[in-house]
Amino acid sequence: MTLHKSDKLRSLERRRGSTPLPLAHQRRRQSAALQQRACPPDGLDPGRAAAAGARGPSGGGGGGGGVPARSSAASASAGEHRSSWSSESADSVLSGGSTEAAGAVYRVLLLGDAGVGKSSLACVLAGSEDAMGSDWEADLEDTYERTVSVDGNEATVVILDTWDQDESAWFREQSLQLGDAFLLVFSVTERSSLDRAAELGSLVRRARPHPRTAALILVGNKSDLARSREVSVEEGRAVALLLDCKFIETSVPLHHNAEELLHGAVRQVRLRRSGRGGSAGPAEAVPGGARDGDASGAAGARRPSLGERARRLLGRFGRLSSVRAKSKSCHDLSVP
Ligand SMILES: Nc1nc2c(ncn2[C@@H]2O[C@H](COP(=O)(O)OP(=O)(O)OP(=O)(O)O)[C@@H](O)[C@H]2O)c(=O)[nH]1
Repeated sequence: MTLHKSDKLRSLERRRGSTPLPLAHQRRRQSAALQQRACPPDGLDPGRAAAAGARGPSGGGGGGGGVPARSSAASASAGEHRSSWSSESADSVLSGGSTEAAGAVYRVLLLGDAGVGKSSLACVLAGSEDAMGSDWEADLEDTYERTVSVDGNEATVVILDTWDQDESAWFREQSLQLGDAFLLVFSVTERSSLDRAAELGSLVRRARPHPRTAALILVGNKSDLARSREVSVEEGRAVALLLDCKFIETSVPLHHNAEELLHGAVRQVRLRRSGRGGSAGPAEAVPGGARDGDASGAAGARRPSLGERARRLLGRFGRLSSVRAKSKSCHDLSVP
């Protein structure tokens, strides 16, 4: 059976390369692409349609992107669809040895509060030398593609800066199904943005309950602004610990850790596709339950945000070596 790929994926086939290539200027176009994938061709199982989309240009790799058919009624089963085809893909990856097919596609979605530097970071991750230069805003796009070599294997990374809190719930839900890796970006100069990143992390965990299907990396941006810093490295680590995810600090003007982040995201997705990463179950993934840290969560008494809990954790256990040792591994984006 011939699978109908979305316009966007067809576009990716034509436009592979190592320079940042704009794929979409308007969110509406993306929304249309998402819609198309949400309505697979007649007779095609939605999970398979998503898997087909996820295999992308090379037909290899899989395991990651693709959007299972989704409506409010379908959303309950979407997680099952996703984990079933994801593990299938992971098997096929394993059957080829420890490496994926050349050019496997990795969709990396940036999430975070307004103004934390998502667009600037996306631009740098896409390979721009001049993010924040005199004319950098004119070059900003919301989707980039870049081909990089990570540990000797080629990876096609699609960087999506499409998150918009004001978009419809449907669009946001689709976006959360789209990513293979999620960068939870906050600004180290704004404490509230850490809380927001933690909330978004919880949102991803709820949308993608099995940690094997989505890699999360907490990103403390603007690390160059030392004098305005409100969030310490330790606080970032503690939140990452609670979210069971990786943590890294970046600076756009200094290009600090940009390549490490991009390569780390690929490695984290590869670990999941090979069945070695994200081993924690859904309940483990967000300590205390998936609703923790979600401001829109349970009615009734307000639960402390993950940021607040991280600060308490630091206060109580900051000096304990086990916590320190665990939080140290948050920094290593090449291990599970
Ligand atoms: N000093 C410093 N400034 C940064 C850094 N990253 C981004 N900025 C600046 O922060 C401001 C906001 O950056 P954006 O990239 O527009 O942030 P955003 O998260 O995409 O914002 P929204 O589009 O509103 O969601 C801009 O003025 C950037 O120049 C950084 O690492 N260091």
